Amino acid sequence: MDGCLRRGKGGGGCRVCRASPSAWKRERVGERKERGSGGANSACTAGHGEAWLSRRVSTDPGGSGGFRGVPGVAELRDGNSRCCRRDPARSLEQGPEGLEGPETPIQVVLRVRPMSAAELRRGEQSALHCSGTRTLQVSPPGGGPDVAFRFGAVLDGARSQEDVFRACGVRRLGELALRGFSCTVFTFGQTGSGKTYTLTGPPPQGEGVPVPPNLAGIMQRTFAWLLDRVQHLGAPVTLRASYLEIYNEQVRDLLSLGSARPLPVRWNKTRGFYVEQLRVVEFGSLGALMELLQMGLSRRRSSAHTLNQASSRSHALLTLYISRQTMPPADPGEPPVGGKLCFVDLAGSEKVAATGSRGELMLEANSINRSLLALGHCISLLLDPQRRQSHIPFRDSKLTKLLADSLGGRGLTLMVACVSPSAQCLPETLSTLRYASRAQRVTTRPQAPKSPVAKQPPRLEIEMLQLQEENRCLRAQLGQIDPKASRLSGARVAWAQRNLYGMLQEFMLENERLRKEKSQLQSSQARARDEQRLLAQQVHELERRLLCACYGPQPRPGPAPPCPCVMVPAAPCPALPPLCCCPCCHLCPLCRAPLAHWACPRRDFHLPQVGKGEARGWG
Ligand SMILES: Nc1ncnc2c1ncn2[C@@H]1O[C@H](COP(=O)(O)OP(=O)(O)OP(=O)(O)O)[C@@H](O)[C@H]1O
Repeated sequence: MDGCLRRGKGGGGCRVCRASPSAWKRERVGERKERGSGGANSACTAGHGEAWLSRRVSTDPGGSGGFRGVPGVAELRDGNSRCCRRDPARSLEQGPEGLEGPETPIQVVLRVRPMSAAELRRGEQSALHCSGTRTLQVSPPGGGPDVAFRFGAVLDGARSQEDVFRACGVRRLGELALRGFSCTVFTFGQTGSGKTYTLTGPPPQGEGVPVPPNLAGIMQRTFAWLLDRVQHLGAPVTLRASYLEIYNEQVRDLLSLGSARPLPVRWNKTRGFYVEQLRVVEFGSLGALMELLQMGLSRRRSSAHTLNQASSRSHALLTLYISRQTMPPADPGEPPVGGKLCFVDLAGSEKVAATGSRGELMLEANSINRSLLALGHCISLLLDPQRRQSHIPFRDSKLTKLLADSLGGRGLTLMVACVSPSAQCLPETLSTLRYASRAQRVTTRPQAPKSPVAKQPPRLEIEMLQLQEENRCLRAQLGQIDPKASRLSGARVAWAQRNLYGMLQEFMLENERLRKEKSQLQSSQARARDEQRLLAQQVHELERRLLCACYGPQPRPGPAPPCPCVMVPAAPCPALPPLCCCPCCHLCPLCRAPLAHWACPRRDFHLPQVGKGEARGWG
């Protein structure tokens, strides 16, 4: 149960989650029953933000509230806020189609690194005390009241990398990514506070020297878990990765084959913000993915300054794209489920005076601070329900553009805030803690991509199947005529398979074109047949007239010449024009045999007469 001090004035609901006072009351009664003690502060049950406490008051008696699993440090409970009425992970059990995108807060884990050797040498004191597993107490060095902050988990300097990995619940995020969700893990904090250490372990001790397994960070541990999980899924999964950095407000590809040049960030309706021409590499093994990580880490900009010998000078984003074919596929043409798992190592905020940065280092620091300010501004605005509906200035920096979906969109986000325990760093530490407190009140609406097939009305589905079948036949016919055309359409199909909507559109266009072509062919064929028929009639008529003119009725002296009516091939009766009614037209001009057997429309009627009459003497 969290202590929320964000009650609206005049006894209204919680300003963040709008829980009513009666809801608080009910919860507090439940809380008291559960804990067997008087609750601390008025609680809205949502865990909203820091609590300012007197030295005597602690809000977290047991320290086991939101965790389970590891003794002392347990895994982050999914959807531990009342803002999230439906746990997305639970909803996922029903399949991604059932999701409506419940409001889910950004999860925040706080990690306090141990005192560094330099801090200890300088005799600096710690100003931070972990109270239980979710509360951090800050004791200002000059006295004054303690300040307490509550987060999803608080991990002190004694916690191992494995403890951090478990407490962050990254495996859960991995599961969600496998089911099509877009998940982000990002580290945040002052320079030298341990962000890179938390994500990727300590810097390598030399070229090609791997990080010892016990010091491997969240990223390596997630990679190992994911590759193992994928092997046991029993469904085909395609894994790809991209790795970029934002250095001095320019996006650079850390996996580019040549030298990294600035890449543009674009926006479209379906993808939101994305980096154009970013190299996305397919990988099939843990080794291959680790190589990609090492490649990116070695190319990322870092420099030494007073507070950190290997300070990252850029924000780095490594994204894993997971395409999983559901088994069995609901539809033969069903596209794979596409989830994302993104790791963001933000550059640390720094006071130039404290780090002693000059020249290029100072320019870098200014750029880093500006983008972090833009990020903080967006987070603050996202907390305001009215502003949230209207305009959030994500376009203010490349960082906010690329984190837009993780912060205010359809993704699930985990923030690991890192701080130094030293009292010398207290102003920056307090700023990080407030920043993180605000962030955990930001909510997103996680949503897995829905299969386009399932969303279509059945009539359209049937139509699409019919079109597919028709198209297949037409393409086969066309392929027989023009092999070039069939190759072309093969390439088109490869493109279309990536997207069902695209495919449908493609099919319809091609179908329309083929149908037009077919009907054009049919009508020109019909025209040719008509012409042919007309010509045949004319020829026949001319022949008949010619015969009449040449061989008018004559007496038969001697043996008769071969009769033309025998030599002229008989045309099919219905094709001939009606005979004229003059008597010569009914008889062969030479032998006077009736012409009905080859020219009369009522041929059958006349045939018996032909057989019986003069026709006998033709030969
Ligand atoms: N939990 C830890 N245990 C031991 N050493 C740590 C821990 N966290 C950080 N360090 C050490 O502290 C130093 C600074 O850490 P790191 O480089 O990760 O800080 P950072 O926040 O990423 O800084 P920057 O923003 O400047 O890149 C490193 O030498 C690192 O090995």
